[in-house]
Amino acid sequence: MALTQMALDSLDFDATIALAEKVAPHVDILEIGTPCIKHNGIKLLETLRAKFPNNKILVDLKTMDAGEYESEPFYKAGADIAVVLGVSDIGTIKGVIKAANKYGKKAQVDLISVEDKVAKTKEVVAAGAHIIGIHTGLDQQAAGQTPFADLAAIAGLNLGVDISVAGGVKAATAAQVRDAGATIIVAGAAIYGAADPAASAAEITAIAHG
Ligand SMILES: O=C([C@H](O)CO)[C@H](O)[C@H](O)COP(=O)(O)O
Repeated sequence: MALTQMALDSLDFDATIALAEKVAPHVDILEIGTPCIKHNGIKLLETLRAKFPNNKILVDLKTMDAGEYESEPFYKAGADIAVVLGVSDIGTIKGVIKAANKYGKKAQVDLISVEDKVAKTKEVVAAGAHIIGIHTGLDQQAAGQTPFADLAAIAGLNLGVDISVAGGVKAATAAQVRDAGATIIVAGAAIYGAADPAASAAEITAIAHG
């Protein structure tokens, strides 16, 4: 059993709301992707929070510095999860964890471009990170990379922490990701690029929850 997260990666405010309206009933978590949150800002989070009280919301801030200062306003505005980069300083990561704990929310550490992902995972879990994000970014996907080997390495640590997996996951690979130990399955393009995003989201969630 894993939760599903849909990545909203459009830059357009109204198109993002319209897509969220279609998929929200069919996923557990709505993600405001990095380009989207940079383009639209906290107002988009406030709007989604008001419209979708039944979904958790993740803001993919990919914070690199000023962890507590940058993330706290988003937790305060209703984000359930904020993302900090694993390549950032441990002080930055601890700052996001501190802000999350202040609001009873969660901090996710994204391992994108981290060289030693096992060592980083142990370090940030010891620091109190709630979710480890195994993430093959869009540019890395374009170069042919996938998240599967990293998932096996991190799940094999058995640290009892949530593991989120993103990077081109689709219905055909969702069961593999779930069975390999992901507790959160992220899908962006597989849903927003589908002819029927609601049906695609429902299909992936049925597999994740299975
Ligand atoms: O986080 C993402 C990307 O790096 C842009 O910030 C995506 O939202 C994430 O990779 C999920 O999207 P897909 O890979 O298209 O499933």
